[in-house]
Amino acid sequence: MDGPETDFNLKVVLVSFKQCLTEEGEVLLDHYIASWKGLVRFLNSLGAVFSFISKDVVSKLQIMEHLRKSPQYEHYTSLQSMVAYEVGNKLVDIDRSSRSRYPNSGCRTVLRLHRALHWLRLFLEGLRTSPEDARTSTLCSDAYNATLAAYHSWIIRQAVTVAFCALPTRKVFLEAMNVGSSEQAVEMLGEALPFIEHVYDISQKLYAEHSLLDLP
Ligand SMILES: CCCCCCCC/C=C\CCCCCCCC(=O)N[C@@H](COP(=O)(O)O)[C@H](O)/C=C/CCCCCCCCCCCCC
Repeated sequence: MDGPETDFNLKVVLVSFKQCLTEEGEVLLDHYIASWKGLVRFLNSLGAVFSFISKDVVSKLQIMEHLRKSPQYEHYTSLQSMVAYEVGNKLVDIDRSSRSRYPNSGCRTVLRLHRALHWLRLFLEGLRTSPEDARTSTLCSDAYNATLAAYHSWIIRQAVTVAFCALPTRKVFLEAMNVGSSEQAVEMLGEALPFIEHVYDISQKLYAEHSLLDLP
């Protein structure tokens, strides 16, 4: 894990989720995208074995950036305005039976990231609360099985399982966050996790209210 990719502080990335939220509880998409970009940097620092995962995230972030630069960009300011615009104008493929007309809708794309945020939330909580000798591969796969696995094909689940074996130990992982000792990293996770949880909970409620949690 050498090189310029480690030259940043994960606290900045995790706390950046705080900036996604306005006082009114809107989730700002520019900040949401920026937070994910920070996570991708960290993922890339873990090694090439994770590149198939980061490529998928990057492609989803590119879809969102494209929407933010499109003539309709104003509708993509927040998660709430995006849902209102796309649902209101029938720009989302709601079920598998309908022909796939909007494979790159913002609602569908953010849903994939939102599910991944659920994985991240559980993984970080596991990392924070586990004993020193806990295996990161187990923490990671427990979080994965409780969240993303249900949405992935057999082949992806196998590839992910192999990648988890390449994760560093819990101590190395915590130190790779560049926030000091592993104890300080655990403390930082306790401070930063509520921001991620807040963004996740608001997004989950919004998607549930519009029956968008199962978009194909
Ligand atoms: C202190 C610890 C900090 C940890 C920070 C880790 C950085 C996390 C960065 C990214 C997390 C993974 C995001 C995964 C997004 C997956 C989105 C998805 O579900 N895509 C699938 C469906 O998309 P569509 O086909 O419907 O468009 C796609 O099929 C998946 C492709 C690639 C595999 C995704 C595997 C996800 C594994 C999650 C665990 C990541 C382990 C990272 C290790 C730290």
